[in-house]
Amino acid sequence: GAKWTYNGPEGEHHWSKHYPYCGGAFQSPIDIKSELLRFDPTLRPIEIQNYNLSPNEQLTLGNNGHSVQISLPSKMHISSLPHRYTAAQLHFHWGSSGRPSGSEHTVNSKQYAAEMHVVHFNSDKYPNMSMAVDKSDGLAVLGVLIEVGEFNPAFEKFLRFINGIKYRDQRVQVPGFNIRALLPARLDEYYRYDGSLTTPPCYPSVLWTIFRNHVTISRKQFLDMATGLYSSHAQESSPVPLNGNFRKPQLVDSRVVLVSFKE
Ligand SMILES: NS(=O)(=O)c1c(F)c(F)c(S(=O)(=O)CCO)c(N[C@H]2CCc3ccccc32)c1F
Ligand SMILES: [Zn+2]
Repeated sequence: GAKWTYNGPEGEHHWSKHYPYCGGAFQSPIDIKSELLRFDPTLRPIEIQNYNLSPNEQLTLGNNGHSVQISLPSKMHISSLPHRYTAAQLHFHWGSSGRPSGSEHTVNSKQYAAEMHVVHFNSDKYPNMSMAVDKSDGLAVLGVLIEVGEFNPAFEKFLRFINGIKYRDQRVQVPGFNIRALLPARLDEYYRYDGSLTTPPCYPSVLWTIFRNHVTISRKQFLDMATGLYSSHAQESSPVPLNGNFRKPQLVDSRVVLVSFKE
């Protein structure tokens, strides 16, 4: 599709010119405000399968110009939703060294340093991501809010390779590791709402699960991600830093945000 960016003439306020859904309803991210929340006792703890990958497995770590992503094997899936949602990839959104707040979802207007998304598609109904990506029950994304604080050894499993993907379309193979370790301890406390992809084409096809508890990475780990990457190709004369890759919060309209916890 047409190229898009997070700032400037192809920035988010212009996305809807080429991607009409971006100007539509049910958009993500949102500001998760206390007054929107409704406790739903039917929301079960998230159950994931095969997230603990062996180091003998190779994962592809790549810079796709919009984010750093890790491709995930299709044995990984969410088993606690009405359909099986099979993992496709995970990626991140972050701020910049000058502005260390770059999460997409905010909580009572608090923006976190970064956010991780683990993207899954409904493999009961669709054969792959491409067929699922524009269907209302197509995707389920697990969101993890990230703060700067304690060093996080799980993040180091891929961050130590990040200087191999400085430029757009660069990819490296990294040994598998326990993807569960990237998630917060409690998978039973989360926000749930119907939304969209947060990048073009912005299809309203995502069942969002944002965990209540954040994880931490060290300042150095944050800077590795926020200052080490470019959205331009290696051979381009003027490198374009890749940072601030987050969409602003969108209108909630009449949507309700469900929560799996009481207080
Ligand atoms: N925040 S988000 O979860 O909405 C989201 C992104 F923010 C994002 F950047 C990407 S991407 O693939 O890295 C680049 C643009 O598609 C995807 N990728 C998805 C969308 C389309 C697609 C197709 C195959 C595999 C992954 C994806 C994404 F789902
Ligand atoms: Zn994302």
